Amino acid sequence: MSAGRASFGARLAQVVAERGPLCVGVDPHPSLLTDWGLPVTAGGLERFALTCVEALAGQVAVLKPQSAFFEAFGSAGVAVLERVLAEARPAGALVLLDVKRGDIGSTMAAYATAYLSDDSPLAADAVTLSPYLGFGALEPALELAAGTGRGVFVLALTSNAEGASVQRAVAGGRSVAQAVVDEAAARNAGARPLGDVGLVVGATVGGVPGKPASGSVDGSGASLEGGSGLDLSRLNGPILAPGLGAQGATVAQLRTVFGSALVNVLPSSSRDVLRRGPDMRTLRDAALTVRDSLLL
Ligand SMILES: O=c1ccn([C@@H]2O[C@H](COP(=O)(O)O)[C@@H](O)[C@H]2O)c(=O)[nH]1
Repeated sequence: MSAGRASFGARLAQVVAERGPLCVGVDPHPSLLTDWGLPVTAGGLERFALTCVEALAGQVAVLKPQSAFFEAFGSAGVAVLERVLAEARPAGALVLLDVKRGDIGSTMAAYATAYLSDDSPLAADAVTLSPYLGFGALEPALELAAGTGRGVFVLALTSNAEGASVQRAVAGGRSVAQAVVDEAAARNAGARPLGDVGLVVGATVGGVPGKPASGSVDGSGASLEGGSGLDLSRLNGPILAPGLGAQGATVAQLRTVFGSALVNVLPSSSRDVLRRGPDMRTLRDAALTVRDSLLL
């Protein structure tokens, strides 16, 4: 463990107890920059992202910058991402960098250094990882995260309908997604109050794979009926649940999808909150309204 930093599971449990479980995504879509009256340039990106940090990082439990929208501006965009990471930290939100990395172990070690080591300018409190080169290939990241009080969120059952053809495929009597759940659960066994190995399970994943979601505004086609079909009872770790709002999932559906695992779920929304900017108070109020609806 890094000097003075508690485990990610402990830090997350504390901030969720103080602020509720909402995660807000910082996804600077070019169309949102335009809607906010900003140029689609690195300067516009910076104004957008730092407004989000100022409005939200003192309020919500987790901020989730989506790396792709920063990378799209090249090195200038990555520099903005570094500022987001640095400026969100003192405001109290944990920062989950949505970057979905996964590679052979030797390369994974370099990704781990980039996002999970104390000295890196891109270090976040947690990152999203893809297990599709094998869960074991993620070992360097799992090890460094545990050693520095950071966390990971491994893709299990993603919010998009296309994910089901791979993730719900059955091998050895269980789905691929369930195998990811079981690997994460094994890593978290015995951790208190919560393990550091989280999962990504879309808020949209209930019911029959591929059935279109009636409320989806972006055509993601995710299905919203029924439970996730996963046994999450032994996970002992956090679950990031993207898909709230723009992808059609509602707060009411979270209980159906996650059942008793809901207690460890971080519902996540990006566009549905961000479209309320650029006014900082309106943006903050939008996030707080969603946050409060989760606590009812
Ligand atoms: O299964 C997944 C994993 C990640 N995401 C990411 O979350 C946000 C969702 O944005 P909205 O605007 O709320 O739809 C985005 O960054 C995705 O890349 C996901 O949607 N589903």
